[in-house]
Amino acid sequence: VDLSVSWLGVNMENPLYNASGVMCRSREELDAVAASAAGAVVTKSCTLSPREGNPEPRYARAPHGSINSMGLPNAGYEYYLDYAKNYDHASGKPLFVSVSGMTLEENLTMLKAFRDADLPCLVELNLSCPNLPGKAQIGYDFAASSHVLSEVVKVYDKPFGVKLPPYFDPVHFAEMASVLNSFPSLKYVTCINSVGNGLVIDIDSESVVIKPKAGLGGLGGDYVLPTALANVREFSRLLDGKHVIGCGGIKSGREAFMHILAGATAVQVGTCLYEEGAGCFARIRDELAAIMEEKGYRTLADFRGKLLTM
Ligand SMILES: C=Cc1c(C(=O)O)[nH]c(=O)[nH]c1=O
Repeated sequence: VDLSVSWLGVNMENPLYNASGVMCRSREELDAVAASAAGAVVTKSCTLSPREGNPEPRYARAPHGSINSMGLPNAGYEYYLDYAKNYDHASGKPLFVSVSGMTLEENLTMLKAFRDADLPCLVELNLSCPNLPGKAQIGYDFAASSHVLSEVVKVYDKPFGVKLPPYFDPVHFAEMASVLNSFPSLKYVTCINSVGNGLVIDIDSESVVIKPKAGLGGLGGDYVLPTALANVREFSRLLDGKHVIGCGGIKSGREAFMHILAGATAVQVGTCLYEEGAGCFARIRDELAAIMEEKGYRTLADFRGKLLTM
């Protein structure tokens, strides 16, 4: 079977890579993902200046996944720009850079810097960080999203993508798709970011499990798989000429298969990568290949987007 995928000028030997935020804050972590069986690498969302992030504990395993309120800890955009400048782009593993400025101005400054560096990496503009106290997720404000994207495309003339929060209402899918469809250079969306502001409770300690925001944090893992699949399928259906990258609940070849069946061009692994380590990529890759073998599919295109309805 052939697990390769070519899109937006990048060629991936398999459709798996890390979700932004997991194993991608330092160059050592990024190098570990690049050295693994992952087909690509994406950096931790960056801000103009380095950030410590929220007080710990700010990540916790939960019975069916994870909860996090990291608070956007990162080394600052120049660190990731430097990593991108020194990255071995000939390695065949594309590098994506996630950008998540605290303000629109910050985003524009960072995007101009990445534009001017003229690197082969692709930008994933994060419109969905749920863990900055007091800041709403841009992706839940359609007018704000449209304004941000209008300003972004004025300065960033290369193809780029956005990381979206999960939506839970067909009207919202349609509204956001309408906004996104008005930007031709916006070539892909990554669905989904964590399901924001969940609350995990430990009944033994009768306590929350993370410190920030009185225990509220973004959910990942099994909890979010059906929501992630719905967002992948709806945006695959509603967006014109754009790719959808699936993220949310992938821990084996089965969920990777589901995401691609729902329309995903490639898929990102978050919670499972955090818990298992970079060995998960080879495992999930082999499991996906076995499923394809069993079903008689030779390439991802043989089943991508072909989810049956009743
Ligand atoms: C960029 C901040 C994010 C964070 C974070 O740094 O708290 N966690 C998420 O689950 N998604 C994000 O987008």
